[in-house]
Amino acid sequence: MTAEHPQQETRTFETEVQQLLHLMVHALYSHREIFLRELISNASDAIDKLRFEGLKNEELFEGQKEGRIRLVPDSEAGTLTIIDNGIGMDRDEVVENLGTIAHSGSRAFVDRLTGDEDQDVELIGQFGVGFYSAFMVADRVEVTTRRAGVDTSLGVRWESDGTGSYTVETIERAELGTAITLHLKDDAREFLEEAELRRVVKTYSDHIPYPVVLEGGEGEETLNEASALWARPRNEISEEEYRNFYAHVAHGDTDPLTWLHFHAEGTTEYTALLYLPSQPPLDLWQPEARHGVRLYVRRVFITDQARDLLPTYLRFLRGVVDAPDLPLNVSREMLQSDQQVARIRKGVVKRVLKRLADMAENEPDRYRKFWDNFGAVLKEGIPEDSANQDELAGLLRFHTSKRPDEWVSLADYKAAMRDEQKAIYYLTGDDLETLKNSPQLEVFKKKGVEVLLLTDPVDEWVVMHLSEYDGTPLTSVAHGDLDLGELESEEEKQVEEATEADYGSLVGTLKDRLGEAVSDVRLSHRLTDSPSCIVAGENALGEHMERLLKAANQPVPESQPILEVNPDHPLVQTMKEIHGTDPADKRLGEWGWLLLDQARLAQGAPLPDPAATARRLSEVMNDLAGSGPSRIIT
Ligand SMILES: Nc1ncnc2c1ncn2[C@@H]1O[C@H](COP(=O)(O)OP(=O)(O)OP(=O)(O)O)[C@@H](O)[C@H]1O
Repeated sequence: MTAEHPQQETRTFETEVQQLLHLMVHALYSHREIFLRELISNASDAIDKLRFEGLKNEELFEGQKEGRIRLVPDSEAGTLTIIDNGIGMDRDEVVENLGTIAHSGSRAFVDRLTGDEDQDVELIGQFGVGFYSAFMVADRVEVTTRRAGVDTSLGVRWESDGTGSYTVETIERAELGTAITLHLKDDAREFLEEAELRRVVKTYSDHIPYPVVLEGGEGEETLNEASALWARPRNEISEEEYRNFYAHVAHGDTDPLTWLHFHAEGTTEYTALLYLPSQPPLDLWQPEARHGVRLYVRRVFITDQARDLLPTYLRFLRGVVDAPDLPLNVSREMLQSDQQVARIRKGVVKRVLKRLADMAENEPDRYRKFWDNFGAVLKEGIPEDSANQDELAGLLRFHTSKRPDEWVSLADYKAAMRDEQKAIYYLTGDDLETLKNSPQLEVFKKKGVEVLLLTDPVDEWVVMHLSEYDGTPLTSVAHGDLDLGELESEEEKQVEEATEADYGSLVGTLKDRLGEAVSDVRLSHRLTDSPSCIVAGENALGEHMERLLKAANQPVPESQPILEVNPDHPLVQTMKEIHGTDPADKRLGEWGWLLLDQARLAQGAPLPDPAATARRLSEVMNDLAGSGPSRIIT
């Protein structure tokens, strides 16, 4: 006992834990039994950790090498105790783990809470929130624990009724590991019954690699299969067993979308059981997201932080890789540079991509579900993993101008291309609605050419790295001088040249008036209905990409857009007439600015000087109202 750690102290739960506990107490009856899955899962993880630490320091086992989880119901006391001989916790760990929400996953869970009890309770069922689920069935929970290897005088006792606070004290404890005693609520006494415990363990924890032993009236009984599921032959594993194992590795109740279970031999031997989730994990977009694939060496858990085992664009996978050839004492740091890990990664990536390709071809509905949830993550593979670019490109799906509600593959796009079309056209932006109505699409609509509409931020990086697909270049419709090649007839080209000459001096004047705000002004070949649009230079990043970089606090090179004006639009034609009469007419400059600003607005870009735009607009309206010098626009 130290001054820092008084013998017994009462502490309050972190606010988020209180929210969570409140929900637990009100959780739906049908979900309650998952508390046992969660506590057994924690016990199993604790034994995994001790086995790993014990590899380097045998003494930690304190003579009990076999992992074991015991269930002790006591009908008289109305308690159920779950006991493990795992790593245990010291006092600081107890406070950290059982008083706060330490994990990004659980924190993201709390962030998702809506305040609507029914919906929130659904979330618990889907995601599982660990230790605190004990309060679904217990009105008081006691934890006694001792970290393996520390003195028996440094055991810890924690207790709470799950309302606002808990007590923690240092105690003498002979056994290592953790015992969790649940004082069951009156309406949860079925969890004292052996038959019920047998059923729940069989349903949810059969695959746990350590025996779950019931200590009941008739002595001891092992309730589960207690073998590592992934190490068994595929044809001996039932679908239900696969699904239940998923609940263990993914900490949740939902079914997986599908799974792959395979054994690889050759230079590197390994077994992998990998699941594709049917729902995105809550922390999918958090940089510190928990890694979902656990690495084992000959069934000994090594780490769930082997970030080099899988590329980040497959971070949604859940499951296990068991690599018997890795040294058992491999340190987590060593994994980074290990050649075998690199080979396993390569093999796993190939298999997963192949599986996705098969799914896309043979089970399009399932693939669509996958893409809805994880497409934006998988796309990160294009910039990240050039070695697998072709396979990844085949898996991409996009909305398009002709099929905005569908997911279209690049192969489908190519199959629907017009004969004269020599490029895959795309447009990037913030959202589908803005893109669908973008002026840049006008000429493509007129000519019946489909354009990919890219709305995920990562798409900018995808098109930067994917310059072609199956021999056809990808071309932005908002960059450079649009060359429609054979999509344009000779006649159209001649008309364009004539117009070019006709409008040359107006364009020159506009360029002059807009000065530094634009890098160029030119006549547009992409517009049919709108008077103007902005485009980026051939090699410039583009307005959307610049905005994304700025939002991410990245340095952005200075670049000005090119303003394109539509010679077929009455407004531009009127401007040419005014210019013919008096090239110094003030209105030309003012309207030039408005053409530029409305082009920005049409693509969802911010206005650099909104007050100036507003002033120009009122002037134009004022003119229209008849109080000004002219009423040219009618
Ligand atoms: N039986 C146990 N032995 C040792 N440590 C435990 C035990 N049970 C829980 N813990 C510790 O408490 C932490 C919090 O447990 P909790 O079940 O709330 O979350 P988790 O298991 O880490 O995450 P999740 O349940 O979301 O997967 C665990 O990470 C672990 O460090």
